[in-house]
Amino acid sequence: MRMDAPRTLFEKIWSRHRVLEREDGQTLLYVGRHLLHDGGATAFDVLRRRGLTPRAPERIFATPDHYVSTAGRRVEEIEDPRHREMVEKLARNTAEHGIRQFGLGDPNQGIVHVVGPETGLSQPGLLIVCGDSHTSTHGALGALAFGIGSTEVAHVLATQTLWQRKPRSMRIAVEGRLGPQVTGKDVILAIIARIGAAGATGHVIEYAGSAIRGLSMEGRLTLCNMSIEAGGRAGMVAPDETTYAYLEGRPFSPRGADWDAAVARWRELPSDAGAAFDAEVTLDGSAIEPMVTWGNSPEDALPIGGAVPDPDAAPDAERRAQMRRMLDYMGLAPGTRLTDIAIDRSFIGSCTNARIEDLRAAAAVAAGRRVAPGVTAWVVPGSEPVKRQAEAEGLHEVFRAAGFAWREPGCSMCLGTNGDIAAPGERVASTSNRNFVGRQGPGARTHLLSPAMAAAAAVTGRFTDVRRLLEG
Ligand SMILES: CC(C)[C@H](C(=O)O)[C@@H](O)C(=O)O
Ligand code: SF4
Repeated sequence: MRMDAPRTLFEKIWSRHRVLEREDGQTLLYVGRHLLHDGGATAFDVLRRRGLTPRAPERIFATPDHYVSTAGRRVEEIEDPRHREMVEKLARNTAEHGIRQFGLGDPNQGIVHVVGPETGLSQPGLLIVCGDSHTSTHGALGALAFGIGSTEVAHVLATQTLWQRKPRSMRIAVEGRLGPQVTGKDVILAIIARIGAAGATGHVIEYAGSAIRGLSMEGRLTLCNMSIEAGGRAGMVAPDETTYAYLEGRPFSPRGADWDAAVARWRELPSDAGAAFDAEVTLDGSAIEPMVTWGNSPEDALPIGGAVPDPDAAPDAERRAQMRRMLDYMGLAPGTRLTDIAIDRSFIGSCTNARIEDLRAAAAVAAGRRVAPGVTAWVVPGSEPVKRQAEAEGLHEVFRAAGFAWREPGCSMCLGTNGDIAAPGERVASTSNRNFVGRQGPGARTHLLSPAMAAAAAVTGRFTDVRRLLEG
């Protein structure tokens, strides 16, 4: 008797949500959860113009994050009227259509990719979309989650479905034990440095291997968050005991008998033994070190012991020219050791690294130390629950005593759409996910790294190996 062909986690979720296929190869998918933020509220105007209303408001959840002030919680505290309008527009449209919004001041407000997992809205086996590239984050819970464009947001609002071409699959295995102070952030930077910023283009990545299974849920969320920075359509980790322990008891998690039934279903999701992937990559986890980026793409990452590379040593003329442009923008000379580069600002925040474990790691470094003279250091919790938890543990006092500013939840300096930006030429040690030209303000120079490394940079005034700092 023929057994069913082994299937990947991705294929199982994809086929469960498939409604029909078109002759050109596109598939219509049913969307389980649609998340909205304040950057995407214009999609409601499209519906209104066409006389449509949201098809399944109970499957849509919203929170303002990109345009909120991190100085206060009242909408009046948003100084720029254009920013305020974005936040108010999301509130108006969600209220009008009966969509649940975790608005400003709501105990669950925060960055959409922090809110989904921590409220239990993001669950294994779901198809989750949001008009935001970092929707890949939610795949850490064993969901298929990806970003969609603004036209697609309107389509999903109106129909709760989405046309998609089926992506290819890629398995990235990280085996072995991670060293001390090596986090999910270092793992994903090492992966992107290895495969390149376009290395996973057209693929859904499944992260696997013993180092990944050993990561906490926070670490997995960081990892999946940056899948898009490797070109991936989505990133996922198979659900396991870590996933169930994280989800149990969260506000939107199933309860009682429903919980048991859900876990039983979720246990069927992991890729079957022998399931085939279109591409496979393996990394040695024990060789990964704390990483820092030096250029304008997340692939330009090196272990903290490294030095700024020399464009002359690059393999081709195009890369040489690109590296020269990046070093010019970043104000760096080839051969400079990363630990000799001084910083102006440290930003601990964003949907990549502003969860409770991230803040604990940064606070452990900040404790009993002082932010270096001339450095401005910020901690921006990813959500209201993260902020409450951190305050209950006294982390805000640790940060404040060390000279860090303790701000209100939002995207903040990750992208600066709310006005939180660095000045031209300022060098920022940032726990966010993109180091593009102008990302944190015109002329601002972004270096990506983990929360512990960002705190180490803040207190020493330069990039520092956090392992040495904590030993010394
Ligand atoms: C504003 C939004 C659409 C954008 C994204 O898609 O990711 C932003 O969140 C970002 O991180 O650049
Ligand atoms: S924190 Fe940054 S990456 Fe995440 S959604 Fe906001 S702007 Fe995008």
